[in-house]
Amino acid sequence: MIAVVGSGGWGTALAFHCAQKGYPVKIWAHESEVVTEINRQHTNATFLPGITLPESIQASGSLEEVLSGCRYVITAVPSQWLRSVAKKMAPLITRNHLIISASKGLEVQSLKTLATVLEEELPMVEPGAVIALSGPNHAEEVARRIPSTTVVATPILKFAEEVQDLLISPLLRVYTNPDRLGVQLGGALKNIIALAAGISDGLGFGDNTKAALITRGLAEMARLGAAMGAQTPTFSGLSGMGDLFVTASSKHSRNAWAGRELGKGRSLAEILSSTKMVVEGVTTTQAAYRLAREKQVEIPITNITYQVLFEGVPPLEGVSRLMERVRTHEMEEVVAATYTWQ
Ligand SMILES: NC(=O)C1=CN([C@@H]2O[C@H](COP(=O)(O)OP(=O)(O)OC[C@H]3O[C@@H](n4cnc5c(N)ncnc54)[C@H](O)[C@@H]3O)[C@@H](O)[C@H]2O)C=CC1
Ligand SMILES: O=C(CO)COP(=O)(O)O
Repeated sequence: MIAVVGSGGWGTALAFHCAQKGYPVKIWAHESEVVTEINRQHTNATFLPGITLPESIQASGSLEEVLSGCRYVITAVPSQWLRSVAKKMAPLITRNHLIISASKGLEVQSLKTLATVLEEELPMVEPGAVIALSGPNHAEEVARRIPSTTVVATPILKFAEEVQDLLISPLLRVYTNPDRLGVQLGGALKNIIALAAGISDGLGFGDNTKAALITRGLAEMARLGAAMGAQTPTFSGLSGMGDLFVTASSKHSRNAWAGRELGKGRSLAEILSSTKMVVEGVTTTQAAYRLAREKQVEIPITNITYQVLFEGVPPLEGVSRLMERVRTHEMEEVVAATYTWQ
């Protein structure tokens, strides 16, 4: 039995995937109308339109009902609500549970990663039993059974392999990675760069601009990640570059969409109130902006995105500020290895 906590697009797609693998699946929904729709119509039109779900998926608004009798709990609740939901899960969780954290973001108040939030609220689980799941995975495509890859991350190999075995299928190739922090930061920080890429598209700029944002964006994601203790190579992997590429370039991305709308001149408040879906990059921008100041790391694209989102800087002015920054070298490592010898 697998429990999925959160029935937005991603929780629903993961429930679909697990049910296709033949597991009994229960899913918790925040909205009672979503519970009724999944149980009666086998659809979730608000958060995953166009998909018919296997009838074996049972939805409930009761965490007691959903969590009883399962070893695996997949959490897919938006980042800023995760702690409050985890607090309600706590009395129902034991040392035997494995928690698979599928959300992407940072808790803006504490600046903590979501696996840390879960560990704090669910201290009864074994060390390493909160496993991050992250990768280039639009829910719409996983639920359409389009071949995809993802990463499960925990330093405890036996848990990583157990969850890899649980989720792997001919349509979802699952890799393991011990760098849980790096995998989570890739999944969180790429949303900021996807917002910036969307802004660029909304302003009518082209492929050159987007390639620049993706490449320099990855550099600053890795820089902040390294300062926080993540492994730099993780950012070149599926949960880093892979997810950044898919989010910045996909028609499915809510972050890229929100960026495009900003670039076209709509206000952030207007954009966010026009959707029930979560645009995680907005709060992640706030968190990353503060983290980088604390760690004294340069993250220019994130800083400008912050200014556009929260300080009223017009998107076009934001692009000028990026282009007119003080000139610099592309790669400090290469510079250290070469220019110093001349
Ligand atoms: N949609 C996708 O393709 C993917 C999403 N993710 C991540 O999964 C997480 C969940 O996102 P989605 O499933 O896309 O959600 P969504 O954007 O489809 O739906 C929003 C979700 O927020 C829930 N919600 C609203 N108010 C709430 C509250 N007060 N307490 C608890 N939940 C509340 C709604 O019930 C709904 O499930 C996010 O962190 C997202 O970044 C990760 C991979 C893929
Ligand atoms: O994380 C995702 C794809 O891997 C989903 O991105 P969006 O939240 O921008 O839709």
